[in-house]
Amino acid sequence: MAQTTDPVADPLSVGGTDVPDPDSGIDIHSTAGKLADLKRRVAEVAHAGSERAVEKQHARGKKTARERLELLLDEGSFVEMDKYARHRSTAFGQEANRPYGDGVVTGYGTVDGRTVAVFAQDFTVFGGSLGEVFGEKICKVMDFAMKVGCPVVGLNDSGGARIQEGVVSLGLYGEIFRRNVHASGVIPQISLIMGPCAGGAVYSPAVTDFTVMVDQTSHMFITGPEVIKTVTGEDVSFEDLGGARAHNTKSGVAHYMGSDEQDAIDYVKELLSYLPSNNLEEPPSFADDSELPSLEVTDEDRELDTLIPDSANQPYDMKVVIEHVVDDGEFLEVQPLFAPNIVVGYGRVEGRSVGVVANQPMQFAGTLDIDASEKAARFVRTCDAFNIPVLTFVDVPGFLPGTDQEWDGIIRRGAKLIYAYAEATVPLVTVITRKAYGGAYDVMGSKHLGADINLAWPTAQIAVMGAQGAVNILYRRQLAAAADAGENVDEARARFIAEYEDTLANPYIAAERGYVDTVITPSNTRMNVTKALRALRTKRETLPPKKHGNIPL
Ligand SMILES: CC(=O)SCCNC(=O)CCNC(=O)[C@H](O)C(C)(C)COP(=O)(O)OP(=O)(O)OC[C@H]1O[C@@H](n2cnc3c(N)ncnc32)[C@H](O)[C@@H]1OP(=O)(O)O
Repeated sequence: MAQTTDPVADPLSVGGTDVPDPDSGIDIHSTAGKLADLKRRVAEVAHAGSERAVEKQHARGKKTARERLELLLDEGSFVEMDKYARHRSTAFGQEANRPYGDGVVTGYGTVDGRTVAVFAQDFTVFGGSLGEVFGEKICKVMDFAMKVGCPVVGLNDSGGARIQEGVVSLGLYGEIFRRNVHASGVIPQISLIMGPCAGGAVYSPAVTDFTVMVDQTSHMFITGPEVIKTVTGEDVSFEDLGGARAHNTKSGVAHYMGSDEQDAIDYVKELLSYLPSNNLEEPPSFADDSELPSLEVTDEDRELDTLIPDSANQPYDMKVVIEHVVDDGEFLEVQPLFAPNIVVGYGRVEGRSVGVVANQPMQFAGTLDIDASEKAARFVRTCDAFNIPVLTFVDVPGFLPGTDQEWDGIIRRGAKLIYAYAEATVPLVTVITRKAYGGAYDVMGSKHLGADINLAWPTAQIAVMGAQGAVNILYRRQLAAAADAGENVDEARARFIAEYEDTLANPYIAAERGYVDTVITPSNTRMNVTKALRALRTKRETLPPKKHGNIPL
């Protein structure tokens, strides 16, 4: 029988050799030899990156592509595709270095038993740079995911377009972008950024549904610090420019900042648990009929009855409301660090996924600005694409005033949220807890935009504006006259405010017209939301046929 040697013994032996070393004792003309040769190649695949590159990767607190896939996928579930693929480039002496896999590990496996397609860029091979074969492998696994209808998770860690392969690399990026766009709304696409992701490479993650970055070790930018320094004179570090914190707090490009790679991967796994495998499926249901949530009002529910402060200007934490409604108070927030004046994320009601959108009175009094509108609009559209009902909690005093907002386009960018709600055909349930003023009332999942069940708490104030502003406009002349007559203006204003609040700042005028279906005590919220979502499970609604809408961008 032919003897085998350890092909991995030499750490510098990268390059996917075609024939076994004559000293290996492998005779490929025999069956045993062919099997041994395969084993040799398998080992070469697993160690495509040099030991030095792997050490460098670890020294930076980064894992290798394969180590990351081990963390992501169920144990033993990974099936690799194209592990023997190698580049065909001969430029710059590349023919001498043709490692198996070409710097990206692709295939499929399972997460919590459900199929997921994956690609993991391997920084230890050509700096994870994308050449022709590398790109072809990603395209192939994306096509596979589209055929079987499973999510794609891309682990990005790359020096970008492989410089030696020139325009061919750029062509492959384009092929990936096109697939990202075609897959959008069909299968969930999630990007993990676990190293550099620069230049055109950023646009694949940008099109995907969720981008998760790792604190300190991941970077995204179109042009790097050096180019910026040359062109604009600005001095900025990699981290400040395109680190996880920058994209989670400032740009809104990222949806979560993992404290480390494990945390980032755990977030992605949790995210997947709320999403269906594709747009023709329902999200996984964890409904356990023996343990359906109690529809009796509990002591915990009753805590909501004292949540709203007497003063309309005093904030409270809307997350408390969310946690009182979703199963076990479990809420997976999306983009928690960006535009915190609106809260979005996933929870479950009776074991079934629900997307939550909620104004947050603790931040900018819960006003809607450009960032909040776009954050919520994208989230609502993601839910709608993937058959996830949207549960909206409203406490919004209006849009944020300011020249910045106006000139940055709050008109067209705020309109996205209207668009998202109005085109959504998934079940829409809205609860107004306090303020629902002006245009923002319409925007936040109102009946008029197509919400199915609209509930209001008795503390709701559904009106064109708050009492203070309204009185200043409506009673301007009376207040001026009172001042001229030397009367106490504050007293007069207080009287007018009380009158306005008693007449208009309540939920009953809206309820009279059916704009809200009913007014409930806060402690009944979980029960009412649960019943609404039960009834809406069979909701059927279609929009007029069209090529596609023209959402303001
Ligand atoms: C469409 C687009 O993607 S445009 C963007 C094109 N890409 C770029 O401009 C980035 C070029 N690369 C870089 O600037 C750096 O490699 C960084 C910042 C990404 C990483 O830097 P470091 O962590 O110091 O890694 P380092 O530069 O040593 O790269 C590791 C290896 O990958 C190689 N590599 C990195 N990027 C590329 C690339 N784009 N093409 C080919 N090889 C690359 C390096 O030559 C190096 O090879 P070696 O180990 O044989 O010396």
